[in-house]
Amino acid sequence: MTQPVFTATALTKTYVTGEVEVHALNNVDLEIAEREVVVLLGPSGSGKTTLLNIMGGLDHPTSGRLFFRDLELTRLNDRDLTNYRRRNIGFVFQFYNLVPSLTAYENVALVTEISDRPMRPDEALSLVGLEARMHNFPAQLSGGEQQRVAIARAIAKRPAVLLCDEPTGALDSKTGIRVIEALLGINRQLGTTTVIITHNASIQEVADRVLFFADGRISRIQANETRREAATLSW
Ligand SMILES: Nc1ncnc2c1ncn2[C@@H]1O[C@H](COP(=O)(O)OP(=O)(O)OP(=O)(O)O)[C@@H](O)[C@H]1O
Repeated sequence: MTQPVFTATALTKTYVTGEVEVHALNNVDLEIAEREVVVLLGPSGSGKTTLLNIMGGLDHPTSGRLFFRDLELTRLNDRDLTNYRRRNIGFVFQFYNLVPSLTAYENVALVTEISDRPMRPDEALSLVGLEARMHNFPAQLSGGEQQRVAIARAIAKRPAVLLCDEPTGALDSKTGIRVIEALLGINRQLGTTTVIITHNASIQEVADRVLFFADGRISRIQANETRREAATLSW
């Protein structure tokens, strides 16, 4: 078996506010394989975003260990964690955070200008099916198209991992499905390991594995024998 992309052991994050302790993550053990598509499902407050943020180097756990390949993230200082994140991680959030005064092409170019071996902005936009719209401004694009620009921006630096927090949360079913199709297409073509947080249980069928969260723990892991094509989903 190849080395996992992420290996977490007893990963714990505790928030203390006054006298109240919240165990956002409680002793989580987990491996995520190269090229895997993993969906995180679970009620609000169950720890999904906390795990995603720690994997993305945006936050530190309280205890436990986390490796990215053979790099131990839990030993890195903030500067090294920032370098790790810049080099290896693409983020997609619910809200697209595009710069309104820049075209789709220019929004993606912002990232490619500061990366080591980026793809061209038009290449990244064609991977999400938006080559014909690259000179449009965000306001001229639908919500789903704006999210696909955000995905193109996230993958243009060829990250090993794409971390997506509610990427379809603001979208209707049809445009949400196009966004999931774009994520799966990138996983197929570039081999990008992809982690998707969602509240939408229909999306679990496109994953290799589904991690169910409850109270800061992974309560169940479901391995899907086959990944369903995004185009056949509906919700
Ligand atoms: N900065 C913080 N300070 C205190 N508590 C926090 C902080 N961030 C998160 N929490 C708490 O940690 C727990 C886990 O939160 P997290 O955001 O990881 O859940 P989630 O599963 O992603 O929820 P959602 O689906 O609503 O985004 C929650 O109880 C939350 O209130």
